[in-house]
Amino acid sequence: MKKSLKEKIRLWKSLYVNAFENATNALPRVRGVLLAYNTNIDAIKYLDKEDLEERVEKVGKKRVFELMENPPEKVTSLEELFAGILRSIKLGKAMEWFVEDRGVRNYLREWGWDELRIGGQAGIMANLLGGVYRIPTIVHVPQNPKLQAELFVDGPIYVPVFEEGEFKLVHPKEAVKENEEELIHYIFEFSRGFQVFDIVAPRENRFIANADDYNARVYIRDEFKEHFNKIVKNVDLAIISGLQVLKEFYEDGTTYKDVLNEVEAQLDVLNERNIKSHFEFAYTANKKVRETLINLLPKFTSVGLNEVELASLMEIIGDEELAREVLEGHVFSVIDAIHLLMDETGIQRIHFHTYGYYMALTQYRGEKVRDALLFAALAAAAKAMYGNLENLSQIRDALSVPTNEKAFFIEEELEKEFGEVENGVIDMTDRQLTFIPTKIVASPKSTVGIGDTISSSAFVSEFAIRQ
Ligand SMILES: Nc1ncnc2c1ncn2[C@@H]1O[C@H](COP(=O)(O)OP(=O)(O)O)[C@@H](O)[C@H]1O
Ligand SMILES: [Mg+2]
Repeated sequence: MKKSLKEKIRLWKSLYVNAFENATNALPRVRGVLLAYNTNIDAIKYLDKEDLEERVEKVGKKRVFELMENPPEKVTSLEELFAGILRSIKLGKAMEWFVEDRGVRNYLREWGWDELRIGGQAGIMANLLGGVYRIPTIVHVPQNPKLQAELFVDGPIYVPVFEEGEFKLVHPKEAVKENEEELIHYIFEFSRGFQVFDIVAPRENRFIANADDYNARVYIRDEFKEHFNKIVKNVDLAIISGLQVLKEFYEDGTTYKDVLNEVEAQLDVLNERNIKSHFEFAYTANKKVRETLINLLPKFTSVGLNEVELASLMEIIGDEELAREVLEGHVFSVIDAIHLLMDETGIQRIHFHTYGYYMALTQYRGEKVRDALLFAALAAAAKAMYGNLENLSQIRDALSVPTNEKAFFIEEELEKEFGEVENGVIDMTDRQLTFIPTKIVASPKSTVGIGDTISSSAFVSEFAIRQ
């Protein structure tokens, strides 16, 4: 019998409460998680109209406006830096350009920031898993300067150190390397309606000036190459991210394949040791790299992605039409796409997240898959609400954020198509499809790192919950 809206709200509310209990009780069972590879410094600046206009005038408004219309997509001069910022504002679009020029880097360093935060998917997840969930976490830091080390919160967060042949795990703050580089991503945030000259932002977003040579090439520290076996000895789980930046060729003659061979060797070590691994996708511009990443998925246990990323994979293993439908948000196309991705790769778990709902397709069954997704949705809502997560009670607070009612209609469509949907769980004989409506925060404090929060929370809690 069809449930009323009120009944649905009540049902999901109780499922959410239960999931929070189950997940938080289970998290202490995880012995350790490895996070690799990208960690950097995010320097956030909230743009100020007067300051920005003055700086643009100073470098030459005319040239900046010309470049704004003919975007160079990278920064080799101050004119290009400001062209990027203004273009992002004008389109209300998130953009990221690499800063090649030393002089511009110095200028950015002097211009400064309002806030520093740990950045990079591995870095962000370390502060969440180690700092908030209190799970022992080993994180890869391409460089470990003081400015970055201090952005890791206190807690069981470790980097491996090898001294005189001895292996130790210490907090990044205890392993600072004074001579290593500060890998800074300058994030210029603007709100909807932000005005500079005659340009008005149609929506809030950010422009990123990336001054980080290491993560751009997925630099892997020597310790991580030479002693990987020792490093992973105490972990049950691993989350890999940061491969999206790979390019086909580098100026020194190396290619993305050199990096991916190294990653593959590490995945082999993880698999030998039965360590479950998750790959967090991010939009990968280069099609060859994207294709090679798909070929690497069979070595992972799990993958996390959003609608843009899933569509970009369908351009390769599906077709243009399916890719377009996924982008347009057709739920049955999303389901077809994740089935296809599982057929092609054999991967055991696919976690799809989009605004308003998540779905997981798994080659195993259990309500823990749903509970993990629900816990992840609470973490995401808390992250949106507070910007920065410090403790579990903030995640508990997210229980009072309303559940997205629009997703109830999607759930009804699934019921029509598949028959029984048992509290979000659909038995597909050889696979389980799990669907949950998420919690949406109406005016988020920040949207940076929500995707990483979702995927890592779900992956880690699912494997922690026993059934
Ligand atoms: N206001 C919000 N409240 C709750 N969840 C949100 C909100 N805005 C975005 N999200 C979630 O964050 C996810 C962003 O993940 P993703 O697209 O992978 O971006 P990123 O990895 O850059 O954080 C969306 O799929 C959506 O589920
Ligand atoms: Mg993401």
